[in-house]
Amino acid sequence: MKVGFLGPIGSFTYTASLTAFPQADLVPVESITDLIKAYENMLVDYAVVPVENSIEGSVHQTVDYLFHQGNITAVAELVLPIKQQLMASGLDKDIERVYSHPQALAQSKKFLDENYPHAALEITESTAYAARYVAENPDDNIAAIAPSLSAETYGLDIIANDIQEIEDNNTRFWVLGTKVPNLTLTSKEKKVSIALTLADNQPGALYQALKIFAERKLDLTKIESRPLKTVLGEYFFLLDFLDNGSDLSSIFSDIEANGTTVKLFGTYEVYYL
Ligand SMILES: O=C(O)C(=O)C[C@]1(C(=O)O)C=C[C@@H](O)C=C1
Repeated sequence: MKVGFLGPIGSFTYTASLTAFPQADLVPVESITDLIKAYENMLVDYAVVPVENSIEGSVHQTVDYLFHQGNITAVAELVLPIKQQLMASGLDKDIERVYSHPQALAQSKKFLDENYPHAALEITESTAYAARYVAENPDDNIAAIAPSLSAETYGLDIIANDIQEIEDNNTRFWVLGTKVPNLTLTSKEKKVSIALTLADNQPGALYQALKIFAERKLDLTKIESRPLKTVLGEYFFLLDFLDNGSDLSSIFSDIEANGTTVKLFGTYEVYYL
């Protein structure tokens, strides 16, 4: 079985994938978009993609792609604790540039502002990619923000530990697939994720949709708006709720009765790693 992850080895997505699929053939892919495309093109059986971080919010590349392209379903959710480390080739570097994934740079912004206010921030497709790049250029005054596994993998020294803004930092990953995977992990809860697109300019449309969740006593765990990318001021809404066994098609037809469109991302067990 092939499981695609945001590579290279040492990224947070790698750890999430390895923990959930210890026996699988793990396939590194260079960007989140290419990873989802690899899944769509059936180059892998599952793809593990980051969807949301507790400090920085949704991973836009993932949620926007899943909303705008095709019908790709999440069949499991993995929640991984995230600890960011600052690393370089040697401990005595005068750091001029810091490389990482935008989510990791944002999670560590407070530390960087306080300790490296003049360092330029450089974006990479993943934290592990940043670590590998820093290791490949040992003479440059550069550092990476990445997991400790990346420091081990690429032979870098950790300059500062746990630099994320808030100690309790977690990222949700979705396992994209067609079949529910048989994981040897214990699930804590079951959730449903959907996107709503409201009828144009209809006063109370969002209220009408949300009312259905209140009436049916469905526990919403997330609501967020994202631009539809059509014109300024048009949005879709991402909603997650706990699956309490209610019939989803009857919930969705109630919502759609008011002209709102429902897109189902998936119904999935949530595993805390
Ligand atoms: O760059 C990585 O290591 C990833 O796995 C990506 C990613 C993300 O996209 O949010 C995953 C977890 C962390 O929040 C930071 C980066």
